[in-house]
Amino acid sequence: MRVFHLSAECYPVAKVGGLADVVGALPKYQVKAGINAAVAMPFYDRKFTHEHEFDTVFQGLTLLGTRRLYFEVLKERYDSLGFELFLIKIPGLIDRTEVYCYPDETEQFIAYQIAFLDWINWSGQTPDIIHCHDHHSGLVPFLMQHSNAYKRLADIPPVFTIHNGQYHGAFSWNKLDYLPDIDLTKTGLLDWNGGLNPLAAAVKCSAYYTTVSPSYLEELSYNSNGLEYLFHIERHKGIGILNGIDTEVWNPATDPMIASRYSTARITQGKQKNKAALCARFNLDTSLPLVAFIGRLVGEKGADLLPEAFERSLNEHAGKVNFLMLGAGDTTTEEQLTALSHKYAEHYAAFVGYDEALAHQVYAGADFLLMPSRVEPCGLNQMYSLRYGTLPMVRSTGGLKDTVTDFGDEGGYGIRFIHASVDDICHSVSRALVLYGNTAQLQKLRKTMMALDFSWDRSASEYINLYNRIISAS
Ligand SMILES: Nc1ncnc2c1ncn2[C@@H]1O[C@H](COP(=O)(O)OP(=O)(O)O[C@H]2O[C@H](CO)[C@@H](O)[C@H](O)[C@H]2O)[C@@H](O)[C@H]1O
Repeated sequence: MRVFHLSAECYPVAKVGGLADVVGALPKYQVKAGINAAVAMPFYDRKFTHEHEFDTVFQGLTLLGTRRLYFEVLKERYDSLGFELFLIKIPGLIDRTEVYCYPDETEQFIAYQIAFLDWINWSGQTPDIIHCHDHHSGLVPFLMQHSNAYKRLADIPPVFTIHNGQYHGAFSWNKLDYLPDIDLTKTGLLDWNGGLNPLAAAVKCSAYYTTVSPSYLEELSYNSNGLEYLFHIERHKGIGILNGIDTEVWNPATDPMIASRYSTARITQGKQKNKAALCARFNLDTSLPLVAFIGRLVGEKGADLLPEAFERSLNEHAGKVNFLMLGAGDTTTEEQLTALSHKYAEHYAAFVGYDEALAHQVYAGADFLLMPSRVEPCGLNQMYSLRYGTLPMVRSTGGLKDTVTDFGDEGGYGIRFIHASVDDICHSVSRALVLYGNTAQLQKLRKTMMALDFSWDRSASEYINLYNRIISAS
């Protein structure tokens, strides 16, 4: 079975967040399961592209409205990621360093999708499934079915996975002419709330859509940034498949990015050594419990709650707790979190920016990982933290609810709280500190956490079952 994954991100080629982790791992596990899975993503001018060799497998000319675009499809020569990787390069439009946030982002992602379809169409390929991830490839199902330019591809079933329903990629109808030769009687499929909405279009045009956890599937009907009614009426097409984690990349026993490697057998010494290295770097006292946060500093992650919650906890438990923050995003939150590090230098540190290796070191060295998310479609951080024996403190929502149980409940291993609020965060910090004082219980919980299995094997086969179901129905 030939499957193409379309995504704006893929680890380690280009990563902004969890989308990259999933698209870097799922195809690899699918290949291991006997599926001929490949990734086709935009080209970025990044370390990965400089350090790897590529062959040009296709060159074409296409149109974006009246603008003529030359494009190339590059294939990574040695399939070093464990699957075939194709990069769509459009000089002057898709060949830049950043993944998001350019003023012509709409043009970039539409051109990426058109160039991909042109390539598949003109090169005579007929994949069995085209698996689109988030709105950046959300127009592909519509274009395959309702553009005269891609009639040959009309029977290829699309699968659409929602990693984040808050972002839709919506744009104005005056850009409709970017879409090549479409059936104008079908434009209702593109519409939502007066705009052209790629996320909505993908949901409408796919036989099935998936969400990255079962709980998030339910939540979209009441929290999806304006698409609630759509998800309500299309609920019967939705399937929740919990993400896995790449247990080769995220393995404390082999992780080359951490100070000391460890398995369950030497968890106490292993974590202690990693904590010592981390605390030394940030001038924190190793003997105190270390609560960390890693993530994008946005409202979805509850990041705006952190400055007050950290400050209140630092005062409430003066000299008894350390906090470490790794993240970037909203500038006000960044400034507030940086200001705290001057005021509470002995017990709090912030690294504003993105640092993959440091993230690994924090999962390994912290005692607790805080995730006060308002919205969390799945969340990978809590699964990484469990794998590294670091107790997750999570708001009970979306995938966090599906993966973390409270240690106060029978067989539980994390800390859960109900509200994305400063009060609930501070209360769970207090609970964490009491638990930290009970060394035997913490040790037991760490062993339980590290023994949990969140690997991709199970989820990858759920996707394959879905592909088979779609193919046999089509
Ligand atoms: N400053 C920083 N430095 C280094 N590493 C950093 C970092 N900030 C974040 N990261 C890393 O980025 C990833 C974040 O993944 P998440 O799944 O938690 O969130 P994200 O919201 O990006 O993904 C969306 O898609 C994924 C995948 O489906 C869903 O799990 C999730 O709920 C959804 O919001 C982790 O690998 C984390 O370590």
